[in-house]
Amino acid sequence: MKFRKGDVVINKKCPWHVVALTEEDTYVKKRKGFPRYSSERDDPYRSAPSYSESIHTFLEKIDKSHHYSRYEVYEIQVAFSLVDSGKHDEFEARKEQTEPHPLTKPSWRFVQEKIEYHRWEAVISIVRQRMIVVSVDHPMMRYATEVVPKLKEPELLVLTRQLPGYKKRTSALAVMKYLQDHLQQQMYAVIDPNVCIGNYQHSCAPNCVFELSATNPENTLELSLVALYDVSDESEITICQIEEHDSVELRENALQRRTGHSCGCLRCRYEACNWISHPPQTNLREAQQLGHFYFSAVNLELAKKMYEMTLEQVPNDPDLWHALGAVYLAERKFVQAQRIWKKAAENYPKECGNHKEIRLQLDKIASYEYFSRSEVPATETSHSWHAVVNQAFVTKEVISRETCQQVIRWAESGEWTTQRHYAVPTHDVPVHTVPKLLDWSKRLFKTSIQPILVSQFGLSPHFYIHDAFCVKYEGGSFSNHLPIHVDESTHSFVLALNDDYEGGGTYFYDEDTTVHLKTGDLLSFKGDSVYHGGEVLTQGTRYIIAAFLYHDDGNNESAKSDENSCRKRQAGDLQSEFQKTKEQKTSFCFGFKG
Ligand SMILES: O=C(O)CCC(=O)C(=O)O
Ligand SMILES: [Fe+2]
Repeated sequence: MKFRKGDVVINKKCPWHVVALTEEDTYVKKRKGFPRYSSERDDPYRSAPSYSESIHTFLEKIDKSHHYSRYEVYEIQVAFSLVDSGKHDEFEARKEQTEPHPLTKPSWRFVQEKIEYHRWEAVISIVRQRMIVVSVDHPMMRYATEVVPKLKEPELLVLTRQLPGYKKRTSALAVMKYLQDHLQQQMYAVIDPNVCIGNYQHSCAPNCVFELSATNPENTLELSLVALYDVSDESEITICQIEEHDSVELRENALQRRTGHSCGCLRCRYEACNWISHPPQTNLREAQQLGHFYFSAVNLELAKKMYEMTLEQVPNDPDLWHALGAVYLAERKFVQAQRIWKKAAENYPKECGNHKEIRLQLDKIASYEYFSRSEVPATETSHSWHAVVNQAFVTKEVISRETCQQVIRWAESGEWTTQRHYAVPTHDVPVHTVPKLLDWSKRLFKTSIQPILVSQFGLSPHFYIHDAFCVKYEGGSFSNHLPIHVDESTHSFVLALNDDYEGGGTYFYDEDTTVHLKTGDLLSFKGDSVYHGGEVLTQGTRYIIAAFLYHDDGNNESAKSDENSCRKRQAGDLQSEFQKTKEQKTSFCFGFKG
């Protein structure tokens, strides 16, 4: 294997100072399909005129224009020629001497602005072809017009300035927020990595991606090439040189303009005619990768198609079986996902039965006794509950204080792990690994929690526990909070096992509200459509049971009603879980694991 998923293939430090990007931001942008430019007009890869062409056109334009007086045109031309021939002193002197003409009254300020604006346009068009640009409105134009023409071998340029009120958050998100708040202007970032790092083959479903960061002590820009998937010895490194979210036609045009060539990648071939014959053996990896690409772009139908097609050729590939099940789970088809994993293990016990992720799913199925239970689920509850925020409910005193104490003791006897989240190592014990905890949880779920959920969400009693943990937050330690995220579940619950601590609670992002539970209280909410997090614990220890459920009665009613909001979030929301970064890189895991 040439590279493993998540490996940094190349890392390059660029000498340019000041960057308004953090690793998290760029990662989020990449994952969430952040539009790096908003329209064709801003397309960095359109063919831009050369600098002198732009200036020439501009001068011609103003010459013919009725918007400028002769005097202004003359001054602009002089100013350009002085600046262009490097006669900055003369330019400055002329600026000082020139008085507004008594008839036309143009001021130098006006002329200067015109020059800067149009120079900027010209400059940016070159820069766009060669560099990264983060532009923040007018103040940067001056900087760019001064700096860019002096660059001998421009590699990379990032422009920004300290934003008032955002001093502590000089991140791309902060810049964008600033622009939204104050300037109502779109920020764009343009990257031409080929110029920066070398030439890589293009693919519209690439196996590597560029990431930007400026988190080193010097605050200089770092550009890394990161493997999105395992790259085998025979495979080429590929990157996407155009906007990968565009349609096949737009991508083709963009690539033609950029390189003069057509794209022959499997994705383009597939999307051009909506069909490819079964991939020959040599293309299997490409097809598999295309499946992963569609999956991460939340195009679940195409992901499924690609995996199924590839499985016909290599029916014993455990990663493919696991991925196929994961697509069903992403569609909230819990039962079908489990069926896929079970079938894989039954048909290919040697390959799939021992696959780590499939094994884990099978262990949970066995522990929670799914698909073998015949009893009729309870639907009536005597508990009363109230809504705390949109789609979240609190039910008081679902279990007694004594039971909570017992549950903590059982959990403490289990094996605590920090594996659940990669970037934020919470401390937790998987419920299904501690027999007494499991038995108690199953009973409580069947008799109390399921009926509560049925009445709160107005759904049939087909809830399945996908994952459940006893979680321990400790004040002052690394595991004192959980950043904002959505869960891998349709519904989640938090059961409070104690309340003798300070801080803590479940934070709901949309309402900016923290819900504090008393010992034995239950909080339930829509897991994958409500942004939430664990508030920072300032003192003591907080124990909860956190469980991640799927509602699946075969009709996928809950899935249908929420599908759009859920997908939209997955595809385009910038505020999403930044801690996913490492998780996504290191395992084949498609959601925030609870
Ligand atoms: O700490 C909390 O209340 C929230 C826990 C949570 O969201 C999770 O474990 O996924
Ligand atoms: Fe959560």
